[in-house]
Amino acid sequence: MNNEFIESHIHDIPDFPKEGIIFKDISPLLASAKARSITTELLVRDFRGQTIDVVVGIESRGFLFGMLLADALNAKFVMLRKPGKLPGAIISQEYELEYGTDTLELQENAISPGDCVLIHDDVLATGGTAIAAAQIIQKAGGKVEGFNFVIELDFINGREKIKDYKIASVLHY
Ligand SMILES: O=P(O)(O)OC[C@H]1O[C@H](OP(=O)(O)OP(=O)(O)O)[C@H](O)[C@@H]1O
Ligand SMILES: Nc1ncnc2[nH]cnc12
Repeated sequence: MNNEFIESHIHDIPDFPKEGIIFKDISPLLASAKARSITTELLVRDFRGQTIDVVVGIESRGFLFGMLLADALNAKFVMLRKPGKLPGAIISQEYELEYGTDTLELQENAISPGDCVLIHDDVLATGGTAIAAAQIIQKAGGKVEGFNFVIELDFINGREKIKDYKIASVLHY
């Protein structure tokens, strides 16, 4: 019931940003207060009761529910950003995307050694972004407690890359 409601707020956009990619557009989900609130509750559900010191959100769509999750779990929120956006000393990690390559960066002092970290993003596709995120958090001394996603593209099997971690996705395609 809830899943159908959320699903109706995600639109398929064919051939974006490249031919052959069916882009899952979460804009309608963001626009609806009710859909945001249900989605946040479903994301929180699997990690409630676990120690989560920090929610890490991946630029840019991982920031959106990432902040709501951090609020709901009473945790710190930290950004993983694309290159050149964060000031000061940074740690970086290159990765491959479903449609290209990119780099993630983290501020050196953003994670304290031993912090229990939940990594959040809107979509799990190839898993390249997710595994890079885990690597960068570990470089900083954080303990990755798991991942959650609004959408998991099962047919790409990105979860294989992060199979050693707890993974919770609201919707599967
Ligand atoms: O599992 P993967 O194959 O690595 O793909 C998933 C990533 O791709 C998208 O980000 P994108 O780089 O398009 O950035 P955006 O959030 O700024 O649109 C999505 O938001 C995830 O971060
Ligand atoms: N098909 C897709 N839709 C939305 N975001 C994505 N990120 C990677 N693949 C994606």
